[in-house]
Parts: sequence; C-alpha cells; structure tokens
Amino acid sequence: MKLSAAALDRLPDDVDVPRYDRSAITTGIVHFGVGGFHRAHQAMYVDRLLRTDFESASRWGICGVGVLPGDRRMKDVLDAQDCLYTLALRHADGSWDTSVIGSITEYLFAPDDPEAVIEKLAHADTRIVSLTVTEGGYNFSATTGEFDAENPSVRADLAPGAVPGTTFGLVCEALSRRKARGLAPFTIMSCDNIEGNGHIARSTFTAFARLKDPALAQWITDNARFPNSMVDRITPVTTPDVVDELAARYDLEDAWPVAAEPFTQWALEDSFTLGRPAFEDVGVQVVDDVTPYELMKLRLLNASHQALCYVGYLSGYRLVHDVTQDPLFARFLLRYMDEEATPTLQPVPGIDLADYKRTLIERFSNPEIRDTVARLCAESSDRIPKWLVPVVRANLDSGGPITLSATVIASWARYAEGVDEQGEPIEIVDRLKDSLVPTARSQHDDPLAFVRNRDLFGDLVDDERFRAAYLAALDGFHTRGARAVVEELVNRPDRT
Ligand SMILES: NC(=O)c1ccc[n+]([C@@H]2O[C@H](COP(=O)([O-])OP(=O)(O)OC[C@H]3O[C@@H](n4cnc5c(N)ncnc54)[C@H](O)[C@@H]3O)[C@@H](O)[C@H]2O)c1
Ligand SMILES: O=P(O)(O)OC[C@@H](O)[C@@H](O)[C@H](O)[C@H](O)CO
Repeated sequence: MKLSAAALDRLPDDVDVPRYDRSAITTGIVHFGVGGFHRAHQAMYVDRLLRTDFESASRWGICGVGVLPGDRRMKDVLDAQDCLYTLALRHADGSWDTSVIGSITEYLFAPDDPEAVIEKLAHADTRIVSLTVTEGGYNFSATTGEFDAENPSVRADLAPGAVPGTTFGLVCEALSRRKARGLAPFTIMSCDNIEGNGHIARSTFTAFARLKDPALAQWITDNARFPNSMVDRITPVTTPDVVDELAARYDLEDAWPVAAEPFTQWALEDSFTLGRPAFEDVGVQVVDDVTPYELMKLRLLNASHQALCYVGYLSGYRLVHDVTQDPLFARFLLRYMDEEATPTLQPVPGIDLADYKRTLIERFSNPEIRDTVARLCAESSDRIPKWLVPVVRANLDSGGPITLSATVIASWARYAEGVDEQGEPIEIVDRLKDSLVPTARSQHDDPLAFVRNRDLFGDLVDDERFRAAYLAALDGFHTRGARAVVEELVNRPDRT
C-alpha cells in the first residue's frame, strides 16, 4: 500500500500513525535541509507535540525547503505521499518502533520557485526558520570564523538584482520584506553539529546581509534571535533494505523512509523572537546555556566518529558497528574520550559522563543501525576542524595529552591519500578533495604537507608537541598500518 493520507487508516496497528487533523495545521516553521536527520529529529518532536496537544501545536506545522538540485527528489517523494513519511527506530534486538510522521505539511523546492519560498518566509505565520544544512552549509572558516563571500553561489546572490538561490539569499530577502512590512524577524534555529551553532548562524547570516544591505544587517543584529542547540540521534543514509523491510513487515510502500537509532536528545537554548512550540513537553531540554551539552556531544560523539572512521576504514571495516564491536577500537575510543576529550569539557548538568561514554559505545555498536563508515568519512574538511582541532588546541593550551587526537588527524591525512592499505582506491567525498588528495599524496616526501593548511588546522603545525605526535602516527600508518598504530596506542600506559 503506497503511503498517503488516505492510506493511514488501512495501515496495521503496529505502525503508529498521526490521527490529528493535518488540514487544520498552519505553517509556523520553515525548515531548510529536509534530509534524514531533520525527519528523524525535529519533525518527529513536532509530530509528538501535535499528537499530545494539537491545539497549541497546530500553529507550528513545518514547511520544508530544498535549495540544492539533489533536493528535487525529496520534493517529488513528499508531493506523492502528502508530505508523509515513515520513521523506523531500530533497536539492537531487531525490533522496530515504526511511525508515520505528519508534521511536515508542505515542501517547496527553491530552484523551481524562489519567490514562493521568499513569500513563505516573509509570511506573518512563519516564526521560526530552522536549518540542517550540514556543517559546510554555513560557508565560514572554522579557524578564522570568517564568512566566505567568495563562494560562487554566495557571490551570485550578492549581485545587484539577483534572484536568490542560497539559504542566505532567500532568508535575507525575506527578512528585508518583513522589515519593510513592519513584521518582526523570525528566529533562526540552527540544528547542525557545529559548536555554537546559533552564534555561527548569527554571524554568517548577518555577514551576508551586511554585504547586501548594511541597514538590514543592523536590523537583524538588533532584533533577531539565533538559539544555540545540541542535537543528537544517529541517522544513517536511508538504504533500499529499509524500503524493502517496511514493505515486508507492514505492506507499506514509502519511497523515502528514514531509519534511526532509538536514542534521541535535543538541548535547546530558550531564545526565540516570536515564541516557540512547547518542546519541553515532549522531552526537549530547554536550557539557558547549551554550551556544556554541545561540547560533550561534539567532542565525545562526533569526534569519536572521526576517531573510528579512518582507522576503521583502513583496517577493512565498512560498517560502524563492526568497528566498535572490535574491542581494540572500542578501547581506542574510550581512551580518546577519557584522556583527551573529557578534560576539555565543562560539567554537564544532569549527565553522568562515564555513563554517557559507555552508552556511546553501545549506540555505535547497535548492529541494526548499519551506519556506514563512508558516511562518517565524508566531508572531513568540515568535521575535523570543527570537532577535533578544538580538542587539540585546548589540550595544547592546558598542557594536556594530545597523542590520540593528533593520531586521528593523521588518520584522516593517510585516508585522504585515496588509496587503502591493499592499494585499492578510496572514494574521497569532500568538497576540497581536489586539493586535499594531491597534498596528502605529497606527504610521503613532505610529511607535514597536509597539516600546513592553516584554513583547516590553524597554527597546530607550529607546535612542537603536536608535530611530534602527528609525525609519529603518520609514519606508523605508512609503515605498519592503521590497526598496528591503534594497537600500540591502546597498549601504551602513558598519557602524552
Ligand atoms: N545524520 C545524523 O546522524 C545527524 C545527527 C545530528 C545532527 N545532524 C546534522 O544534520 C545535518 C544533515 O544531516 P542529514 O543526515 O540530514 O544529511 P542529509 O544529507 O540527509 O540532508 C542534508 C540536507 O542539507 C541540504 N544541504 C546540504 N548543503 C546545503 C547547503 N549548502 N545549502 C542548503 N542546503 C544544504 C541537502 O540538500 C539536504 O537536504 C548534518 O550535517 C548535521 O549537522 C545529523
Ligand atoms: O552529520 P554530520 O556531518 O554532522 O556528522 C556525521 C556524524 O558524526 C553525525 O551525523 C552523527 O551521527 C550525529 O551527530 C549523531 O547525533
């Protein structure tokens, strides 16, 4: 049975479907970047609210927006399914909690109709604009924090009279219309894995606005809010087996479902211009300061993903749970977390860090999630500088140990050579791959070549202690291989 509003009544009882009146929902949230994660996380929270308190939640329906050519498929799928999709939460014992999510009620594909997107954003009902546009979507340097005005899409949007095509262009044009119409700005709520994601959203959107219209930038600075948040739920890329399994289990045909782990967490700073849904009623931690939560998550979970993916790939693993079910790699991650990441964290209210770290290894080891090492190895140049480099920097400043994190950076440098330990090609997915791969290959003659890139690594290369640890690891990867390097590190007693 194809998923649609008409099919909801005919689905089996073990698929939890929205029973609320979707026709009575108005759009309060416009979301850029409707991928797997948004559909497993924020849209799920809004769906929960609609199920529990429809009256207050019905002003917070979601209109999805896609700006990249690849988003056309999401438009087609959601149009054909009345914007409904299936969320399957996969437990380690093989059981599924399956629900149909109804909180997305519209989807606009910006390249087809930018004006419709701008007017939707400018509409008085739109009170929150949320984002999961990836770390790269913010278009800033992780080391300097500078907005990159030379990016070709951004330059095109800045040209006089241009029809906006980027998130920045569309949002700023809509803000300009709101200003002209005497409407307050919406809240811009980043849900991407970036330290200080709200601060980054504030600085990048206002930097764009300043280049376009300084008065608009001032108005945004004075009036708009950009809450910080920590978001968490491991959501792999949807694979055909999820589609097949839904059909087999429930006779449900969904062209693009999403599967994710059962665990979910969202810590959100309470800073909104025009109100917000009562997220705290459905398990969101609405807090005054997100910093301790986000540092914990980015430096333990996301940085550990980086710590496992390159060495895991080079050791022959392709699925994340296979890496962490190998005791050697689990011990490596725990040592990185305990010795190098944890000392850089702040106390996290209500969280037992030892328990959090143990749970992380369990979450990574869930065989049902089937998260791929390749997903974690992609876009490294957006991830290592934002998650690992700050850990090294903090430990260099405090005199703390850096060997394991320097090894993770070296593992990326080795992986970026694009050839594995058996001489087979590695498909490097990175927007900087054309410069990264040749540089990585040159490190056989010039071992510091990769980390001399100050856009990615800042001044780490100037530090003697970092250089020594990095060079030792890189040499180990070249001469003895990834598994041997990890083994040596895990078995050594000292913390350096
Ligand atoms: N997948 C997860 O486990 C997870 C968990 C927590 C947080 N996140 C955050 O969510 C982001 C998206 O993850 P996902 O799994 O949904 O990925 P995805 O590939 O399924 O979706 C990404 C979406 O972002 C859009 N996008 C990418 N670059 C853009 C740009 N420059 N401008 C506008 N839109 C752009 C894409 O078109 C797509 O719609 C991550 O980068 C991360 O910051 C993901
Ligand atoms: O999605 P990214 O690019 O931010 O990072 C890859 C993973 O580390 C990330 O998606 C995690 O699975 C996620 O952050 C878990 O909540």
